Amino acid sequence: MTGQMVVQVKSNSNHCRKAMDGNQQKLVANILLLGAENVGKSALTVRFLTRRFIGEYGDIESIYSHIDKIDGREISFNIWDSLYPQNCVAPESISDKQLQWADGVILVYSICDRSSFEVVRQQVHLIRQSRKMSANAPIIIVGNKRDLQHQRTVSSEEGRLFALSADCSFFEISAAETYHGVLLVFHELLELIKETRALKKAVVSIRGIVRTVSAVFGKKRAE
Ligand SMILES: Nc1nc2c(ncn2[C@@H]2O[C@H](COP(=O)(O)OP(=O)(O)OP(=O)(O)O)[C@@H](O)[C@H]2O)c(=O)[nH]1
Repeated sequence: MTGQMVVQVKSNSNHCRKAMDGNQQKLVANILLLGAENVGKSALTVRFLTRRFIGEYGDIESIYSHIDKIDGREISFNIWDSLYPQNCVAPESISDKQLQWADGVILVYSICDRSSFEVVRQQVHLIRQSRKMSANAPIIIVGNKRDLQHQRTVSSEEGRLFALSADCSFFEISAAETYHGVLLVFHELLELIKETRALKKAVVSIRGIVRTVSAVFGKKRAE
């Protein structure tokens, strides 16, 4: 990566700093944003954190922390806004560190840049193949810059069909035009992360039950 890496505490909603009700633990969600250069990864991140679209974002790779409260539960979002590396052999490659860190991924392309859609295709493939991230880790594919319809080179249909075939969720949005679409993307990913964790927990407890039952019956058979 060419850029500098900065860890920032960007945004904390004060009202969310209230004491938790004891029953509900704070949920931490590590979200990784990937995609080619200039597709709007930083625009999406900044929109989510500040509700604003500021136009220019610079070339800094950052991890932002943001605390929110959703349905009465405190959520700590950590958002890794990655930088698409320049002058490197395989710029679409994803580091093991990024994959190990992330609970879920948002893959962004621009609807008016076909090559950025190809990068997303490659990155989905790389993530699904990697052993650093579980096979069913949630991925959301986002077609950004929906406001630039007259420059569109990737149809909604194509984006949607690819996402479906890769078992990913799909959104088309404009970070420039609305906050709502961006919010939906992050909230959907949070829901998927929660579902994946619940599933993992269920599998672990089923394995525990199977182990206990096998131990009991194995013992009985031996007697
Ligand atoms: N029209 C339009 N422009 C957008 C939108 N989102 C981002 N942009 C613009 O696209 C350019 C790139 O946005 P960034 O958010 O910096 O893109 P990035 O993917 O983070 O780019 P890198 O830092 O190079 O990886 C900027 O000029 C933004 O203003 C959008 O929804 N619509």
